[in-house]
Amino acid sequence: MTRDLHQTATGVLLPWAGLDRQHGPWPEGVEVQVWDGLTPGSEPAGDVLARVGLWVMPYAVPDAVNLLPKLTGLRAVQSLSAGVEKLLPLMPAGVTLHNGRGLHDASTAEHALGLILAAQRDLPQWVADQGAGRWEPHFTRSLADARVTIVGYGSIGAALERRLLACEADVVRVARRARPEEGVHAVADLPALLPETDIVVLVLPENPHTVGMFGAEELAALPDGALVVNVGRGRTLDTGALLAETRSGRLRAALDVTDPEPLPAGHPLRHAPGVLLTPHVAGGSAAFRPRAERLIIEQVRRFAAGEPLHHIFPRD
Ligand SMILES: NC(=O)c1ccc[n+]([C@@H]2O[C@H](COP(=O)([O-])OP(=O)(O)OC[C@H]3O[C@@H](n4cnc5c(N)ncnc54)[C@H](O)[C@@H]3O)[C@@H](O)[C@H]2O)c1
Ligand SMILES: O=C(O)[C@H](O)COP(=O)(O)O
Repeated sequence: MTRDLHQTATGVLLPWAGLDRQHGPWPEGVEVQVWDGLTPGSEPAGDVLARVGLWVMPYAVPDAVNLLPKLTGLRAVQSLSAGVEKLLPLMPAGVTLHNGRGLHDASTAEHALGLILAAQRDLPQWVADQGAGRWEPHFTRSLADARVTIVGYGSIGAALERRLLACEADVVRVARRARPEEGVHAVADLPALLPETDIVVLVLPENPHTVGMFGAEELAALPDGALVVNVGRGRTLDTGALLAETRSGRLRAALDVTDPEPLPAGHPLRHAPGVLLTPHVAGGSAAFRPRAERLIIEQVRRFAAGEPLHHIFPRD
């Protein structure tokens, strides 16, 4: 049940100043305060914090959660991250959590496409050759006509699909539940789908059902030479099982997220053959800020009007 304070806490705490100058005045009756979460001692006074009903958390500032106990009138928290598995258990009773669904779609999909193209067209090899002064052309794999199975076909998966189709790939959609009218398969169909898959892209959230979901059995079902991409959460893919498959040279991988994260220096994944790594950067690009600002403006408007906020988490 959500807190019903009859709009007593009408304050809004935002991570950035100046949004009203760019996007027009705030709705009447809303008290807007700013806290970037970065400057020690810069938080508003206790009485001001107690009047905050909606908190838009600073992005990628993990310690910011320490403010929660001071927000005694809180009704809703807006995170600017899509993956909010660490925040969910910290929500006080009656406070709704809203995630940054959609904010990272273009950036993450673009990055996944970049990883796939790099792996299919041997870009790491060409860069190494350039450095070593080699000029040794060979034919590569392609994305065109490859079968790409997106596991966790949601907001980011759909954005990725649009990009893959432009590259003439053949896309297969997999989500938690089948939606036959939309051509979406259920996870239970994976055993039948994986042997026909050239590239599997994991875009799964981390939750009790998805941790370790893609393990030795799923990897073994992929054909020789298949590419495993992960841009969702590292713990959904079994690192040990993946290492066994890449060490043998049977599978390749391109990972933006890993388990553990960050990967310690000397971790075997760092130097595994056929593994391309990026340090959890898929969602972070110039595409993020303007989208986040538009979401904040809309959520504040809804909050002031007493309308439900977008992107409640979990969705069902
Ligand atoms: N690498 C990055 O920088 C980066 C950036 C943004 C998001 N992410 C991660 O990507 C995740 C997905 O984001 P989104 O906005 O597309 O989410 P979304 O909610 O729109 O889609 C998630 C999909 O996963 C599926 N799913 C959920 N539980 C499942 C289960 N048990 N089995 C099978 N499928 C299941 C859902 O059916 C849905 O299709 C986020 O939760 C976040 O962790 C990573
Ligand atoms: O989930 C996300 O939006 C991205 O992974 C970035 O969020 P994070 O900073 O929480 O990892």
